Amino acid sequence: MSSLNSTSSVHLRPQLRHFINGEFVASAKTFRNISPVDGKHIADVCEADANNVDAAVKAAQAALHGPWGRMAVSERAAMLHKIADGIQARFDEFVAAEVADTGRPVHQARTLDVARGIANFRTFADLAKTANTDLFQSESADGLGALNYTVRKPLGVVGIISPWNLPLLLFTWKVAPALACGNTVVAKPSEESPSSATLLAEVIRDAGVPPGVFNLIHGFGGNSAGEFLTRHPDIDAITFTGESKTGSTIMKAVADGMKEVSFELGGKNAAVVFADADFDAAVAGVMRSSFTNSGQVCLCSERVYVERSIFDRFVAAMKEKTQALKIGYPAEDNVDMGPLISHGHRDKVLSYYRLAVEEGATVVAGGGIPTFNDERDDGAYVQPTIWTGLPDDARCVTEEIFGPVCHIAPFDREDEVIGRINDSDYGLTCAIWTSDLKRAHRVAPQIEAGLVWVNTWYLRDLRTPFGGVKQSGLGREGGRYSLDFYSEVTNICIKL
Ligand SMILES: NC(=O)c1ccc[n+]([C@@H]2O[C@H](COP(=O)([O-])OP(=O)(O)OC[C@H]3O[C@@H](n4cnc5c(N)ncnc54)[C@H](O)[C@@H]3O)[C@@H](O)[C@H]2O)c1
Ligand SMILES: O=C/C=C/C=C(\O)C(=O)O
Repeated sequence: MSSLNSTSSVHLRPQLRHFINGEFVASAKTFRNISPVDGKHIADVCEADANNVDAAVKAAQAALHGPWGRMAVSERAAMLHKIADGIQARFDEFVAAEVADTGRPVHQARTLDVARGIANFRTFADLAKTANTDLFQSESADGLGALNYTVRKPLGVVGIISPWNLPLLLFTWKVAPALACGNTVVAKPSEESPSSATLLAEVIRDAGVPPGVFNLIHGFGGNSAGEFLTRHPDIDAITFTGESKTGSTIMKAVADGMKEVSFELGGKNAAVVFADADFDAAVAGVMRSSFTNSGQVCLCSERVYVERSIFDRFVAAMKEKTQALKIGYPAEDNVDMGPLISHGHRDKVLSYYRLAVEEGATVVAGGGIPTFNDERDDGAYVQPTIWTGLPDDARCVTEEIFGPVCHIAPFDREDEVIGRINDSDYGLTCAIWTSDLKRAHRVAPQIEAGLVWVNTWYLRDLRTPFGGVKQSGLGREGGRYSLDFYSEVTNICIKL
């Protein structure tokens, strides 16, 4: 088979180990890492037990009181830039790691996943250097006044738990600011995507970050590495990205210890297309927001509302483009979509494909599994799918599916569609397509979501707040919001 068509052409490590106190550590229990492209076994991954997690937390605690804890911000920032340099220097290896675990198109791994891994470290290195604190000149009863100022300090040992859908991007979205603020970390990537985090541990070690500052543990959630981490008494905070129900479980796990949490959770995001929108731009935008990364992005729009006068035309245009999407190997030229992350996740998505028909959907495009007549038939591929005709309260219109699928519904009035968009347990993002500037500024603030895009989707400025409302998250990260979460502040009042 040509290297174009297989991930096996990339040299992959036979065993992925934990990284604890500056050393790679194996554990007796391992699990298999399976390629979603062809179902082949690509590596064995060590599964951390409670002792591994305890060793990692202890190493992180000790490192707080070593050279790292005494390091000036500028020195810490320089170290984060060295990590970014290290990822840059091994760019192709990181691309191969992401592609091996997820089967995503190589061009996406290059332009999004690994590029953002570098950007995350550089952004927070620079932000930490310019982080401001507060100073107030205060009045006092004796008229002599007082000064009130705040100092920022690290939270301490931060537990980081990340998902599989954008492995390096989301892992470093947490690791970078946590380190920039002087914390030490114990980080667990998803069991579905262990490779790039393991490579990052090598880069962090080689950048000269002191042992114990960054610790990596592999494993699952409940009754495995994830739960051992959230329940560890010496963890000072947990930052988590994943499903809303997992967030709720983690919240219970940390409640007794009153740990600080930052949650970036699920979504059932909407796109709304008004008749006055740039039609071609809206179609292209909704294609991106529906099918990027095989729909496995928390920001994807699984609900699409289109003004009635252009509804039939819009559906027809989406159908044509969806049926033209190229589904294939990661390294194929112009490939648009790869597989889902796993056979298990594919079973979940296919269960919704069946449910939609039971709920009365019209299947406009897709609805099944593509046939390749080669090894990819052993992978986790599904067809990109479009539905119409479901009621707003259908499970396929209210529950997060996290696959390459959207339901398109017509609407008649602005106030009507705002109400329908907000009638959701989630509130992560929304994309509004309109050429009417006043409408954009009128509608956007009424949307119950953390992020609203107008005439674009997933355009990111890393200084902005990122997070969701309702079941989509707790808190915000990004820019100074990350500095605020990953620091403690003490207010000091000096009597003049
Ligand atoms: N809001 C965001 O920014 C954002 C970004 C990406 C993904 N997501 C969401 O993540 C989900 C997909 O990712 P996933 O399937 O990996 O989510 P998941 O919740 O199944 O797992 C996420 C991580 O949590 C760990 N975990 C699971 N149960 C745990 C427990 N009881 N204790 C500690 N750790 C536990 C997993 O091992 C994994 O590392 C989707 O719902 C998606 O919307 C949200
Ligand atoms: O799947 C969810 C994507 C999250 C994206 C980010 O957190 C980001 O772009 O910083």
